[in-house]
Amino acid sequence: MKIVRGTKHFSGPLPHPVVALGNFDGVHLGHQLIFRQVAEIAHAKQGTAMVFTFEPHPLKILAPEKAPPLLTTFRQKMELIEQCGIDEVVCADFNQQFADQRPRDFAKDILVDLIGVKEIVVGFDYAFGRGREGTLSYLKKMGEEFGFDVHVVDEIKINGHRVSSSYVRELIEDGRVEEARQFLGRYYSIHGPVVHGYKTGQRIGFPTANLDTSKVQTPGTGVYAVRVIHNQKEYNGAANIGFNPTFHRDRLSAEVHIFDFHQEIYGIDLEVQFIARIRGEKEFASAEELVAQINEDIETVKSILARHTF
Ligand SMILES: Cc1cc2nc3c(=O)[nH]c(=O)nc-3n(C[C@H](O)[C@H](O)[C@H](O)COP(=O)(O)O)c2cc1C
Ligand SMILES: Nc1ncnc2c1ncn2[C@@H]1O[C@H](COP(=O)(O)OP(=O)(O)O)[C@@H](O)[C@H]1O
Repeated sequence: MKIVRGTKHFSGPLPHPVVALGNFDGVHLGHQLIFRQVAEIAHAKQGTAMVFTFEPHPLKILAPEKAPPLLTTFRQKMELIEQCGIDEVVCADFNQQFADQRPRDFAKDILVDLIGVKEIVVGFDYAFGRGREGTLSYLKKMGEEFGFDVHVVDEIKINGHRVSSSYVRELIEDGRVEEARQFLGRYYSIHGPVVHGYKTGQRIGFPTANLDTSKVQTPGTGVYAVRVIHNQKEYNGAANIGFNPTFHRDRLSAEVHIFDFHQEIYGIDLEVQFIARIRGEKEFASAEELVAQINEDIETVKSILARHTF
């Protein structure tokens, strides 16, 4: 899949461009449905399956205090989009000027003149441009004017809930990772390089690889059964998300003790997939009591993962 960052680097014309529009944080089942539809329509016509997206998340620019922690890093988003059969992603720089564009100018300048779009696929609640003025009916009207078709993908519901990035975010914040998996069509995971912690792990007999939590949505505090992917190999592990109250720390950490693993991996990328939450984080009266609990957690995690089919 080709990734073009910045509209000025786009080079066309491409055969029969079919384009999905949106931010697509989390690449949940609703997004996946849109991408699969784009690929199906485009490839039936020897066209190009495309996604037009932007970075950073619009709220980072428009209302930074309201910007949510993201469910996917840019790289992860690109990998997930590629898995749905998309050929090319154009990622615009989202800045104030981009946000101020009138919907008509965006459609004419970027979609029509630059990309030469022939068909657009959007979710049922899509709106774009300044103040979300670019509603679906407006997009369809422009389609008639500029000669492109608009396809609308219906909302999908799981367990009575609309599939949306914000609902998945809520589930993750609550630690409901098994439900989140149903909405994502995959395990929720966080990625990042292993950073230094307080070095207590080795001392108490359970070294834990700490991940940087500043850029991602971490699951709610607690202890989790996880799968860890390191260097294309998969391991089981027990993760703790929290503030380590036993040691009176005030910084959120996401850390994982990887089973049957004995390597120094500072600075190296890990993916941690959350399979199930087993308990909340607690304050223990001593390190010995915490160690006894961690031993129990590891047994619990092992029995959960042994029964789990991956
Ligand atoms: C499976 C597991 C469960 C944990 N549960 C708790 C807990 O309930 N309360 C707590 O204060 N710390 C808990 N911890 C975190 C330890 O306090 C932490 O691993 C230790 O402080 C090492 O931190 P460091 O990597 O910064 O050295 C847990 C760690 C693991 C691996
Ligand atoms: N089984 C393991 N699980 C996690 N990390 C391990 C393991 N074995 C060795 N390590 C290494 O030990 C480091 C964690 O040790 P720890 O004392 O908890 O230090 P820190 O406080 O820096 O996280 C990890 O970052 C990794 O490099």
